[in-house]
Amino acid sequence: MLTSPACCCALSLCHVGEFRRIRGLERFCESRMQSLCLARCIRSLWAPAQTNLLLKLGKVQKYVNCQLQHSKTMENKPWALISEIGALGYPEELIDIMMKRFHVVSHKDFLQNLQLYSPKVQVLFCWNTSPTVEPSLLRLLPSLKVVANGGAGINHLDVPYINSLGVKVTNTPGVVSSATADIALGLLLASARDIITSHQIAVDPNTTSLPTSMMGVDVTGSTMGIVGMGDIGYKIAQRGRGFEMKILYYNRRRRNVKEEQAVGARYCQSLDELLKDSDFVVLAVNLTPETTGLIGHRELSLMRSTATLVNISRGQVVDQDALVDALRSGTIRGAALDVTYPEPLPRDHPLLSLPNVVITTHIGTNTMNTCHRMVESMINNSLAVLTGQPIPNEVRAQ
Ligand SMILES: O=C(O)C(=O)CO
Repeated sequence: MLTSPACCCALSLCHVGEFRRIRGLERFCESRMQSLCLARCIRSLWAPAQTNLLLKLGKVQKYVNCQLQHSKTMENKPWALISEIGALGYPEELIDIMMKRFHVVSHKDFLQNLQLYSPKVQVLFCWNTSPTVEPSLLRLLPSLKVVANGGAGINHLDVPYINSLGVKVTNTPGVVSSATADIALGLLLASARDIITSHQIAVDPNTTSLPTSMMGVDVTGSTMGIVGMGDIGYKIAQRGRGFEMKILYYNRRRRNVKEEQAVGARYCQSLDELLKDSDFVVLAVNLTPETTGLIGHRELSLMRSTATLVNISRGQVVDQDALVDALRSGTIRGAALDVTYPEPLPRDHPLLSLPNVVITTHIGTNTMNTCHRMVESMINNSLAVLTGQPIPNEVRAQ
């Protein structure tokens, strides 16, 4: 909570107008998230051009009173730990949504104040980019009730182990499907039409004439084989329809006839059949022991030499060494990957320098709107666990 030294500091910082130093308030706040919120509020109050200091002080005081008042109601909020989400961090706007419903503590603050936070945290927010959900962290969370993952894939979580601690696991499948399906089509188009190479030539200062020899392959009217026909796979099929593509799919469970007809999809009895008949093979499966290494030397050799492999599921679904061989030898035309193993790839990995590969940085869910919905879903799942309500998206150990 905000303490009175923090209030005094806020007032004096406004007085001298050194807003940048507002971050010094961090040490007065229980968590960095709270100080960010305070800093933003003061930034909105502080207009250097207007120097009616008394008015500003009055506003700050009012804000502080309001915070203190608010802090009383905040006492009932549960505590949530936000795991590390990679070097790029998470937009403040999304953290703010969490802060409305939880006391939020960052992983770093948590580790620095273990005695304070350990007994309090009931919720752990994580993403597939979080490497920190390990037994060593879970052991520090005796009150933990739920690990709420952002995203559909939960292969980075040891669900049986987490469940064995009496802790639920949730994910956010529905809200991520459209954005992830969009990226599949984006990658497919980028590879088919050499969009990235063309961009590089366009911006290269040495370019003096436009290339005429660069030929892509047709998307319209081609055949797309979708491996994994869950929510995301189905949305990929819908998008393929827009490009007048023939849709094949292979899945553990066949979709009903109505669903198939709605996207004009034909079920393949075997993966081999799909691989042989597709111009674009799109991987949209969950990573499980059965799908690990699903696409290896043999499978790649079944694909057409004009075909492109698109992967938006998980890097481990593809044997990357086999993929490198297939791309080098011309066994397949190209690959477009939003996921690799590991992420990012080591800088000297051959996939990074092959001309027939397009790679993005696992951006399937990265739109502000999708991430908003993802965070809201994480919150709803967590609150359902804490209040004993039906849990919208619980993941159970298989
Ligand atoms: O939802 C997920 O788990 C994703 O990785 C989307 O890219």
